[in-house]
Order: sequence, then structure tokens, then C-alpha cells
Amino acid sequence: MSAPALELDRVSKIYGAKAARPVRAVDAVSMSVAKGEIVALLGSSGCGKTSTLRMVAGFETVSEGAVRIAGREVNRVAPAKRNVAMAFEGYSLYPPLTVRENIAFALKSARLPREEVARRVAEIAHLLEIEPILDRYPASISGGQQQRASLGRALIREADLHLLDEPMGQLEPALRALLRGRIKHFVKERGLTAVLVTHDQTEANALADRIAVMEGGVLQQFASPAELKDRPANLFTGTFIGEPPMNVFQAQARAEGDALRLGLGEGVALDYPAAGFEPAVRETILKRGRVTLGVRPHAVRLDPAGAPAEVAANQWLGDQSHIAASFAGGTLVTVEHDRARLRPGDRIGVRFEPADLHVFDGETGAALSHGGRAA
Ligand SMILES: Nc1ncnc2c1ncn2[C@@H]1O[C@H](COP(=O)(O)OP(=O)(O)OP(=O)(O)O)[C@@H](O)[C@H]1O
Repeated sequence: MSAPALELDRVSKIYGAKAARPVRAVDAVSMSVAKGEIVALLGSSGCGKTSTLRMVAGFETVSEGAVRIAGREVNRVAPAKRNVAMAFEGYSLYPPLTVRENIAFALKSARLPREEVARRVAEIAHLLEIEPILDRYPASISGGQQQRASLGRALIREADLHLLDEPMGQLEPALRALLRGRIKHFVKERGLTAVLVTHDQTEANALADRIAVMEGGVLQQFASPAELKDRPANLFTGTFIGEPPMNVFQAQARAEGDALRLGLGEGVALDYPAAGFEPAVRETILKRGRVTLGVRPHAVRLDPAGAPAEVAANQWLGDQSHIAASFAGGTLVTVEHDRARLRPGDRIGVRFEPADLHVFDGETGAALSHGGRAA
């Protein structure tokens, strides 16, 4: 079996290691990216995703651990010798060359026939909608056009790895959405391996086979978009992934005969018959006692016989209603696909099916169960 396209083996980045207060920007991150896979590094500002990508590219030294590309450790290999194609902010186009020449540069250096170069440049320019600016110089085009030109320069190359740092950060939403689909198709069709950095989960979901969720320099979970949504490894991933965010409530678990009773704030109690949870999961939850309950807004059911809540706001977004309600001493958000006729002050009942419940350890935040099954 051939080596993974990229392996990070307990990789850390410490800035100012000798300074009074060193910053551990990336903390023992391990992951393996298969050939042909598209992976997104996703997280909020400062989580360490760019530092991780820059270590893979060779723009930053690796403080601890090993980076391997196609089976070769590259910790001390110069960026140009890593056989990676990059689209990075600040890794700019060559000013004396036109956009066309910039994009064609690597292919010309590889001595590809002229017609082949022209064909590939035309194809990529069409894909990225930059045909009209091919003969312009970088200084005379907009930031968004420059970004697409550098993306073209990276994508046109054959390399072990394509590294893309916020590749569409400067583009209009409509163009982003269009290019996402085209880029994914292009990368997949050619079997390229791509690692991209983004803080936009829609982009990560649309492009990536797997997403590496980072926070505080630590890899929180590395999984497919569906798995991140259905089986978040911890409370951080649970609340970070998904829009609107998952509702969370502190709960006290106790046995009520065969049923599992989850006591929330303000005397709200949710009872689940034994059938709702695997016996071992029920045991774990009871042993923990204090747990955090998570339920996604799309999964909240409105039911007059359910637990009492009071509508605080109801917003129609054109295709769905977002309803915020006071519930168990906190706020609960639900999404309804119809235009819900609810007004602030209305009393409603809400119900969470066992299949839709995520239960996390009340102290560590580690997931205990999803849909009544062990996490
Ligand atoms: N050259 C540097 N020197 C010192 N600290 C740095 C340096 N570069 C980044 N950091 C710090 O390391 C942490 C991670 O930064 P990094 O840029 O990797 O995060 P990020 O998730 O990519 O954020 P953003 O999306 O804002 O770029 C932050 O706390 C940042 O302030």
C-alpha cells in the first residue's frame, strides 16, 4: 500500500519558544490524509489552522513532531523541494508576468508542449472565470481576481499535495458557491489531494471529504461532515458544527424505575423509557449524574404535550422559521420549515426524541452518547 499523501505525527508549533511567554499555537496534532482526499482545516480565528498548513508548506519550522508528505519526512526540506502546489495569501503572483504566464509557469518549467500548456491554462481559466484577465498584470487586477489567479496557478500543477489557504476568502458569495462545486469536481476528477484552511463551515462541508476541527491548537475531531454533525466527539465540535448551533442544557440524570429522568433547570424533567437508550449508555449516564444535553434546532419537535417553553422571538427567513424560546432556565432554538404562527409570549410544548439526543460528560465535555447509542 502506498504511503498517505500527508501525515502529521504529533506536530506542534511553539512561537517564541525562548520568549517569556511562548505560544503553543498547534499542540500535538496527528492526522493522516489519504491520496485523493480533500481535507479542510476548520476552526475560529487563532485556533492554529494556518500555522498547521504553513508547517506542511514549509513556511514555518516544525517545533515538535514530524510532517511526512508521500511517505517522506519533510521537516527540514525547503518549500520548493516538497512537491506541493500552494495558493497562499502573501504567496503572490510574479508581478512581471501576466496572469496567463503566472498560471503557465510551472507547466513551462516542466517542459510540457506549448499546445498542452495552452489547453490546460484555458481550461483552468474557464473554471475560475478569469478568461478576460489572462493578459493583464497582477498589479492591475482586483484582490479577488488575484486570488483566483493564484488558485489557478496551484490547481494546474501536478503535485503530491495541494495546499490552499482560505482559497476563496476574497470572493463574492455567489461566485464562491459556484467555484466550490467546480473546484471539487476538478480536484476529484484528477485524483489530486488537497488540504485547505477555512473558517467557513459551509465551504468545508461543500468541499471536503473530511474536516479537521481545531480549537486552541488542538485537533478536536477529524471526520466526515456527516459524522461531525451526527456524532460530535465532544461539546466543542457539537456546538461549533451546525447552524443554528446545537441547543445545550445542563442536566442531572437519575433512574426513575426503568426510565431515565433528565432534570433540567426550573424543574423541567424529561423522562425516557429504557428503550430509548442502550443499557450500557444508560448506566454510564446515571453514573456520571451531571451531564450536558445537546439537541439540534432542526430536531426539536413542537408538541403541546411536551415540556413547557415560552416563545421569545420568531423569525421567518424566507424558507424556514427560527423560533427562540425560554426553556428550562435557558434559551432553546428550533427550526420549523413552515411559517410558524407564533408570537413572543406564546406558550408551547417541546419534545426531544431519544434518537436526536446527544449526551456529553458534564465535566469534560466528551461525548457519551448519540441517539441513545454509545459515542
Ligand atoms: N508568527 C507568530 N508569532 C507569534 N504568535 C503567532 C504567530 N503566528 C500565529 N501566532 C499565534 O498562534 C495562534 C494560532 O494562529 P494561526 O494563525 O495558526 O490561527 P488561525 O486559526 O489560522 O487563525 P486565523 O484564521 O485568524 O488566521 C494565535 O494565537 C496567533 O496569535
